[in-house]
Amino acid sequence: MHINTKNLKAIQDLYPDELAHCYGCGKSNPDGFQLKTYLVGDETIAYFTPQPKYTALPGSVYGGLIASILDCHGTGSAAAFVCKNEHISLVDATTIPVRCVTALLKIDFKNPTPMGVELELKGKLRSIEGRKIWVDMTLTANGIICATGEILAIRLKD
Ligand SMILES: CCCCCCCC/C=C\CCCCCCCC(=O)SCCNC(=O)CCNC(=O)[C@H](O)C(C)(C)COP(=O)(O)OP(=O)(O)OC[C@H]1O[C@@H](n2cnc3c(N)ncnc32)[C@H](O)[C@@H]1OP(=O)(O)O
Repeated sequence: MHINTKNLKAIQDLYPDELAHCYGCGKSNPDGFQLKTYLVGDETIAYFTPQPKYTALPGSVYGGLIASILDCHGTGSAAAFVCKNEHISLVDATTIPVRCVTALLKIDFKNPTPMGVELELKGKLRSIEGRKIWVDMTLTANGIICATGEILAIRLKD
């Protein structure tokens, strides 16, 4: 079920302008995917509908695109989970004080991902160990898990 994100603030929209050009999720990159991750309770969620040009075999989504959106969902989730862990409220925030980049990304392609439907990405915190944040992810289409992902995001030092 698609949750209503209208009144929620996306993590990526809280990246400062000078760091908002990421191809996958930067709000200031008009040619990018502009993926948006929301923290909802203990998990993160994002929705994305790929354009047909990101086809692998006819009718299915290219795996590189799947990796791209899980990459950005993972780093956004990691930043959100660190804030939650440190009781940093994002409700009225205009920027997020935590920066995370990907050190490791693993994708398991479980089923072909159908083209033409909205994909649902979810993230759950596995652990925070110092600057290392592990997040487990799923990518679901039509109620079927098509890919799972795990990411190790590293919190950058100031
Ligand atoms: C890319 C630069 C961006 C700069 C500005 C970013 C601002 C962010 C703001 C807003 C985000 C918007 C952007 C969203 C991003 C979307 C996602 C991407 O596509 S990110 C691009 C792809 N990723 C990279 O290009 C990382 C390249 N790698 C690095 O820069 C470094 O290797 C880095 C920062 C990841 C770690 O370097 P260390 O010097 O800070 O820290 P060490 O000590 O090496 O690692 C920390 C701990 O992590 C473990 N570790 C590191 N890499 C590991 C790995 N591959 N597997 C397992 N463990 C690993 C290490 O063993 C260490 O563990 P122990 O503390 O000793 O327990």
